[in-house]
Amino acid sequence: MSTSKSMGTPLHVSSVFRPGLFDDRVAIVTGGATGIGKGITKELLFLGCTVVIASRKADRLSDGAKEIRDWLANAGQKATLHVVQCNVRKEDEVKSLISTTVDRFGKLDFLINNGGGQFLSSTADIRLKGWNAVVETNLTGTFLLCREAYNQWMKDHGGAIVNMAMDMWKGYPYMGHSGAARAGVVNLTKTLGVEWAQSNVRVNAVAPGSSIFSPTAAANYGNASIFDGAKVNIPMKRTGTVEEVSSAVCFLLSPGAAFITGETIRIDGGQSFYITPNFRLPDSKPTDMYSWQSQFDKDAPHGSKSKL
Ligand SMILES: CCCCCCCCC/C=C/C(=O)SCCNC(=O)CCNC(=O)[C@H](O)C(C)(C)COP(=O)(O)OP(=O)(O)OC[C@H]1O[C@@H](n2cnc3c(N)ncnc32)[C@H](O)[C@@H]1OP(=O)(O)O
Ligand SMILES: NC(=O)C1=CN([C@@H]2O[C@H](COP(=O)(O)OP(=O)(O)OC[C@H]3O[C@@H](n4cnc5c(N)ncnc54)[C@H](OP(=O)(O)O)[C@@H]3O)[C@@H](O)[C@H]2O)C=CC1
Repeated sequence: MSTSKSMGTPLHVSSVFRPGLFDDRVAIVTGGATGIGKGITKELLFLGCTVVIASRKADRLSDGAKEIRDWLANAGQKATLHVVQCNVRKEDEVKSLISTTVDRFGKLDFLINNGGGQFLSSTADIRLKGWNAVVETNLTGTFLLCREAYNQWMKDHGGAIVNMAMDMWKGYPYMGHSGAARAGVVNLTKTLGVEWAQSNVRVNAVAPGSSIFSPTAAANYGNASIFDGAKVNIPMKRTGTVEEVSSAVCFLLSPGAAFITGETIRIDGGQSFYITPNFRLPDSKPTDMYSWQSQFDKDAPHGSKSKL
């Protein structure tokens, strides 16, 4: 479906899902004012959902909310979009985000733990403060939000949660902190999928490749072309779009995924099945090879080489 403004550039508004799919539903999207989270927020709103976006920076939230409302108005729809400032690393702020949402909208059907990130660094150079900042943002924040959404609402009413992982399946050079945290998220997703199934709460995750461009994501690395650099490692030979992440999230939230829980969907053009993301080792001599002979020669006292 597409609509156009009476004046100016036509705006294409679309979803592969049916209009009204999420009517009367209420969702929280962390990091919902930028990048992937903004894409998810737009699609949820377009499908009739009420959405609360939450992150640290008030200016980002208000700018993002204005853009999203204008975008939806151009599609002829009114957005029920609410903004809450919340740092997912702060337990009291997370508790308050969930209670505010339930108080204001009377329920909480969906939680999308999208907010997060990291900085690039060799693991040897990461200071404890930086390690803790990344693990608290991506793993502990996800835990806190899941726990509060469950205890305050979903335990008694059901719901669906989607967490955010990354392409850390083979380890992630220069992202050791985030790779470890996201691997934790994937494991937590499986555990919660099992523990909360009896409450009719489904918990799944998406794992985008190192490839989803947005101006905010690129700015974090000071290099707008950093995502283009990933193409060589992607069998589909292109970067991904925020819409490609959003449609997977909407599917996981939808009744069509009613029998799916604990799962992580990769959205990476095959990258994770190919080679290690965005990282080439420098040329170096081959490492020492092990054989019984070489080991014996190495361990033997000088002058007593074996003749096996
Ligand atoms: C190979 C090619 C692959 C190419 C890879 C290409 C992309 C791969 C795919 C992934 C893409 C994405 O995730 S895109 C999403 C990008 N968006 C984001 O990352 C946004 C959110 N990120 C952040 O806010 C930050 O990165 C994060 C560290 C998590 C939180 O920052 P805060 O300032 O709030 O944290 P604080 O509590 O103040 O602590 C900050 C400490 O972290 C450390 N720190 C922070 N930035 C640092 C930096 N640039 N370099 C070193 N250290 C840093 C320092 O120790 C800081 O302490 P001091 O020393 O005291 O200052
Ligand atoms: N782009 C990509 O290729 C990939 C992205 N991802 C992950 O997807 C998610 C979205 O990233 P993307 O949209 O690309 O990048 P962005 O930088 O645009 O989004 C990150 C969002 O997270 C929010 N955020 C960061 N820290 C916190 C916090 N402590 N509390 C609350 N909100 C926070 C930010 O808002 P604010 O600054 O206002 O707090 C921002 O809206 C992130 O978790 C990212 O790591 C994973 C794999 C690949």
